[in-house]
Amino acid sequence: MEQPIIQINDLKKTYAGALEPSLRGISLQVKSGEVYGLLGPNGAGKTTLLSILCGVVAPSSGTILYRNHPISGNIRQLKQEIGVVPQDIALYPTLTARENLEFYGAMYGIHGADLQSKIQFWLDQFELSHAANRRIDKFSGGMKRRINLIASIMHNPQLLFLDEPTVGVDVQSRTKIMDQLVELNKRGMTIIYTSHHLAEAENFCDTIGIIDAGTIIASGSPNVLIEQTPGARDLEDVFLALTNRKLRD
Ligand SMILES: Nc1ncnc2c1ncn2[C@@H]1O[C@H](COP(=O)(O)OP(=O)(O)OP(=O)(O)O)[C@@H](O)[C@H]1O
Repeated sequence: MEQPIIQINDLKKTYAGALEPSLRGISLQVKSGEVYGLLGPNGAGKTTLLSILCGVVAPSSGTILYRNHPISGNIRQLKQEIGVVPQDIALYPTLTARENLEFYGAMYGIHGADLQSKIQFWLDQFELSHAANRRIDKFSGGMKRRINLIASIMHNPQLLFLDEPTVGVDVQSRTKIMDQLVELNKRGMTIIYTSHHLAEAENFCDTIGIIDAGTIIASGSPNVLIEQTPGARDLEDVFLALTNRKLRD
């Protein structure tokens, strides 16, 4: 791990018409090659922060540096260098898996034989080749999540944003997704991800940022966070100690 790939300073966001800010001054940095996990209760601001970082939502104030440069100048190049796996499945239900992947590949400028070989490679990796020509609306939740992920990595991004990539999937699909993400990270892809699955995050992440009510309240490696929290045996204990047990609805 080396230079920061992304640095955020005092990022604030209040949505139009909202009474309360969703982000209240977030500062953090993610190093190149790292897996950074953003954890927090419902409504903490995780999706808002990811959406700002990948250019979908504008911040109210604050700065974001991508490889030490402001992101505003080179949005087109940045879009080629990042991949985004949204929380909601972003696939065309009436198209087949292959047609969806052809669409996303073309969006990233991949065409022809190169595109077909990439699609085949990733379908094999995610054990979905048998379903390539089936419509997405006939897929299980776990299959949809795997295709959703492939759609975002075919262009080999350097930085991958994942918003709850394993929500609602069975253990088999979860394991396949996490194994592939570990492989991608080993090959150099930086990953920023959110999850409510704390055991998964504890295993997967180099660094964790715990966010609550729009503020980062703790950050560090899972082991350091556990050691620093009196009585904590795992990340879930840390999380509950820091964010308390009050329901957020
Ligand atoms: N488009 C929007 N307009 C107004 N308020 C919003 C919008 N999106 C999110 N919010 C509010 O911003 C706050 C943070 O929401 P956000 O979705 O970022 O949280 P989260 O940590 O991702 O939650 P979850 O774990 O439930 O996905 C919440 O109070 C939410 O209601």
